[in-house]
Formats: sequence, structure tokens, C-alpha cells
Amino acid sequence: MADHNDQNLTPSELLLAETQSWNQLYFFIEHVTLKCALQLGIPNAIIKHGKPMTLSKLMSSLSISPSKYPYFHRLTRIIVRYGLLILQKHEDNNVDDGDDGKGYYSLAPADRYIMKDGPWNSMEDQDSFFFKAWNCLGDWFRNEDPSAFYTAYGDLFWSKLSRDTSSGNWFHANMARDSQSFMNVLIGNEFKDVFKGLTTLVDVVGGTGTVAMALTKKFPDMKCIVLDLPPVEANMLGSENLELVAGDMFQKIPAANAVLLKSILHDWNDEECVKILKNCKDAITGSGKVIIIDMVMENPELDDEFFKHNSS
Ligand SMILES: C[S@@+](CC[C@H](N)C(=O)[O-])C[C@H]1O[C@@H](n2cnc3c(N)ncnc32)[C@H](O)[C@@H]1O
Repeated sequence: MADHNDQNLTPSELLLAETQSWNQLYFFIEHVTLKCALQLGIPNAIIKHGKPMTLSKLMSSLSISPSKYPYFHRLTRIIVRYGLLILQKHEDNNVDDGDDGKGYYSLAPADRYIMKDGPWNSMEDQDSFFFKAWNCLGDWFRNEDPSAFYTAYGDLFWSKLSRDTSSGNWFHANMARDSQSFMNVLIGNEFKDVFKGLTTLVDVVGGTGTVAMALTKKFPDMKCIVLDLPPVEANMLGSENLELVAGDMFQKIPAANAVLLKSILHDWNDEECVKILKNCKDAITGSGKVIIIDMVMENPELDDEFFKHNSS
């Protein structure tokens, strides 16, 4: 072990430094164990079972090699530790802890959300696609490329998705799944007044139209317009109260009573967000509104910054 005394660290600083460096070194474990759980089909096995499952039942329901059974509890322990699986186990010997005495496993809400066949099920594709770009961050700081994604792929993100059908397909399919689960909340009772009285709404930029389709179904008197890039719009079908417009939101946004931006602004820098919001303002007819649904920002300073810029 290296002699740390010459770094003038106190024992508690040294312990903290050791802990932080180990944590940083192995930060990826949460991600890869979750990926492993999806690969093995753990969430689906528990859902199929219909109630919390013992470790031995869970193991035998999966296609894992019996030679690896002794290691399986280590995997579930890590997943429980990260809060994606819930283990109900009692200290009291008189309480039923299953045939193997090791308790019962059930799914946490987040695990349900990302389970196979649920939203973001193609985690493996995303893994390599996005990691390749993030791995170029160091190079990007030293070159003139517009983004680390460009350094990795020699193309801008949306342009790459338009030209590479396989990554474009899984990205839009995942966004559609995300929108689908989200719409169940948005058009539920809690937020129903948000859309009350609107006659036209433009979804800027609405991807595969999942949000607009759910809205037109729930509010048949409201007309929805979906704006997105031409290759995305080309794969969609309009209907009587659903119009598709292929275009660029930085150029022009179709006129409507209200404008919806779901999962858009987080992709752009401040100047670009201001440009998008100005185009939204120009598009609104009458005393309409802009509805913004995006990632939750946890940093209050960032929040202030965001609203300061976008109120102009
Ligand atoms: C993160 S997705 C969100 C899609 C949709 N709002 C949703 O939540 O599912 C961003 C969308 O922006 C579109 N897009 C990117 N740049 C655009 C531009 N300049 N004009 C119009 N659409 C654009 C992409 O094609 C993609 O569908």
C-alpha cells in the first residue's frame, strides 16, 4: 500500500479518500447488475409468478447454469442494496421466510418500469450507443467537435438517428413507451384541467405521436398537430383530428391554441431553448398556453437559471 503520510492527509481524510476512490472505481456496478437482472429475466419471472418469490424458486425459474446457483444470492443482494428488488426477510424464526428460509423477493416500482417489454427495455442497445459517446468526453474537450456524440460517431445526434434506422427505431420506440406510461398520469384526474377548453394543440416535437394520439382520444374535440423532423413524420399516420407536420422547430412551429413540449428542452442549450420558446410564443393563437414536461432538475440554482433565461 502506498505511503499516504507524505500527502499530509489526516486519518479521517485518508479513510474518506479511500472510500471515495473505491466508490468511483466501481460506480458502474449498479448499472451492470441491473443489466444482468434484465438479461436473466428476473423482473418478468417475479411478475409471472404473481407474488413475491423465494430465492430458490426465482433461481430455478431462470435459465441460469446450476453451477452458478451459489453466486446468485450475491447478485440479488446487490440489486436489493440499490433498491430495485425488495427482500422481505424476518429475523424472527417463527415467521415464514419461504422454503429456503431466505425470504421473499418482489419488484420495486423502478424495476417494474424498466423490466423487459416495459419502457427502456432495450437497455443493452442504449448502453453501447450512449457509452460510446460518453467515452469520448475527454477527447471532445481537446478537439473542436460540437459534441462528444459527434466525436464518437462523426455525426450529430438527431442526424445519426435519422440516417441509422436501427438506432432511430429503438430510440423512438422507447420514447413512445415513455410517453405511453406518462400519458396515463397526465390525462388522469390529477391533471385533467391542463387541457380543458383547448381547441388546438401542437406537440413540439412529438416523435411518434403517442402523446397526441392519447390526447385526441381523451379529448375528441381538440385537434392535435404533431411537429417533428421529416424522417420521423414519414412513419406516422394522421387522422381526422391528428395532423402531422414535417419541419424544423427552430424555423417555424405551426399555429395552435396551446403548445406542448415533452422531453425536449433538456436536449438543448440555453440559447437554443430561448429560440424554441420564442417560436412557441409566436405559434400560440389567442390566450393559449405552453405546457412543458421535462426532466426534474434537482439543483435549485440550475432551476433559477433555467427560468431566468426562459422567461424572456
Ligand atoms: C427526446 S425526443 C422527444 C419526442 C417526444 N416529445 C416524446 O416525448 O416522446 C426529441 C424529438 O425531437 C426531434 N427533433 C430534434 N431536432 C428537431 C428539430 N430541429 N425540429 C423538429 N424536431 C426535432 C427528434 O426527431 C425527436 O423525435
